[in-house]
Amino acid sequence: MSDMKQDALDYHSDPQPGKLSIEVTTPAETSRHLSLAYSPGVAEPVRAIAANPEDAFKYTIKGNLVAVVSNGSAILGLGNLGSLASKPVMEGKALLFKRFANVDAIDIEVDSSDIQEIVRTVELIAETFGGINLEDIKAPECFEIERQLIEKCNIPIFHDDQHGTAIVTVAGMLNALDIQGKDVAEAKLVCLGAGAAAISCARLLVAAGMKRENIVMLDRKGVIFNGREGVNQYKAEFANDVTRARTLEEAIDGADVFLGLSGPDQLSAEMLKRMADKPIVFACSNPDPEISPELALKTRDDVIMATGRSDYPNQVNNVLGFPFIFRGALDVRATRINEEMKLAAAYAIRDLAKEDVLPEIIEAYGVDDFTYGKEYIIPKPLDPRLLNRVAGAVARAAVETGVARADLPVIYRA
Ligand SMILES: NC(=O)C1=CN([C@@H]2O[C@H](COP(=O)(O)OP(=O)(O)OC[C@H]3O[C@@H](n4cnc5c(N)ncnc54)[C@H](OP(=O)(O)O)[C@@H]3O)[C@@H](O)[C@H]2O)C=CC1
Ligand SMILES: CC(=O)C(=O)O
Ligand SMILES: [Mg+2]
Repeated sequence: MSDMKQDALDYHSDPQPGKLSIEVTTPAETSRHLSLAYSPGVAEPVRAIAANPEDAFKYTIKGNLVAVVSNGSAILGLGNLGSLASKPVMEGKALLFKRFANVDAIDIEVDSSDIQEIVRTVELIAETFGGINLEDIKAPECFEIERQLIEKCNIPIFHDDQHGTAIVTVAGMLNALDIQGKDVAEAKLVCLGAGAAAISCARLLVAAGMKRENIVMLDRKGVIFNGREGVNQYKAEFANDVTRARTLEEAIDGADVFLGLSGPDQLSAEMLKRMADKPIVFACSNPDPEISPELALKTRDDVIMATGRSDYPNQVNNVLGFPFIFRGALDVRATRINEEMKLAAAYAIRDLAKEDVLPEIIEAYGVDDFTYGKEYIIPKPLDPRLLNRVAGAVARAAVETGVARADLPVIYRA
């Protein structure tokens, strides 16, 4: 087994199985403490919450607690491997929530592929949490699950593979276009994949200025156009009837941008050679991208190359989004995460990449420098400024759009 494979298994089994534990935050050492924490004292917050449900934010962990919910139907780019197999990823998301934004998160694996069963399960437990992060639930079911839950729940319901990915992709894409000297309104994009991540990324790119007719989207059957077999209502949103291309080989000709949200090794060197001058390749499939950075950079020296991985430059991954987005939403007790909050997050991430990088980040990555440019289009997840910038932008947008139930915390006031 390679070092990485064995190291990854060791990491998940030592010093104890998994990556999470639960800690007690109040003293529980004396009889007095126990009387307060449990019977009889616990009756007081119970009565308060029964009289005023908002008090759950004051007397319980609810306001800082997120459920990471999956059925394992689209685990990274590994496919439908079932709910139990998704647990390491969901624990990982919880780790990232805590590490980057001090959000307490717990994974919940739901062993079902039935939309109504999943909706009902989440609906019934939603009040426990301040927010629900849906994760690795495949398209098209994910769209209906999220839609119904948003309608039924009064806390943020956020499918990370859709919106977290879209927010971070827009941030990185705007910078990559800027660096390559391309206009978002003119750029021609080929998107491989037409699932949760791809459709949401395309939607937010359009909201950020890309022209819908400049997007060619493909699934396993090729280019999506009206009248083609197997085009569901979500794919139909990006049906392109202008292009005559039917395959990736044809669609990639002259494209400015390749966005991969599909599976490993789909973009060949030959295809990359046929893209426009100064192309942009976001090969975001995890863990194995649509083209390796080694091959892409060997093939073209004018390419901006990004992946979803931590071990290459330009990590376009929703880790840069969801911890901070939920932090901002929780801090104002938002009832939902709306389009304004998503774009505010994307622009905050985009803008931070243009600032000088902190010396501790340069040191943490063992490099001489990071400067806004082809190898640094987006901030590093370890950048401590992301927390205030992104959470603040989200919280302010929530207040401005009327979905906040609490005042803007002082730390986020400009
Ligand atoms: N970097 C990041 O932050 C993120 C990356 N991703 C990555 O995006 C990918 C998709 O995830 P997600 O959207 O959640 O999954 P979904 O299951 O919702 O969608 C998968 C999509 O990819 C398409 N697809 C798969 N293989 C191919 C192929 N060989 N050629 C063309 N299309 C293909 C499927 O086509 P069809 O519809 O025909 O089945 C489907 O449209 C994964 O690799 C995942 O790791 C996802 C979220 C975040
Ligand atoms: C990063 C992520 O959420 C995914 O690949 O599914
Ligand atoms: Mg995911």
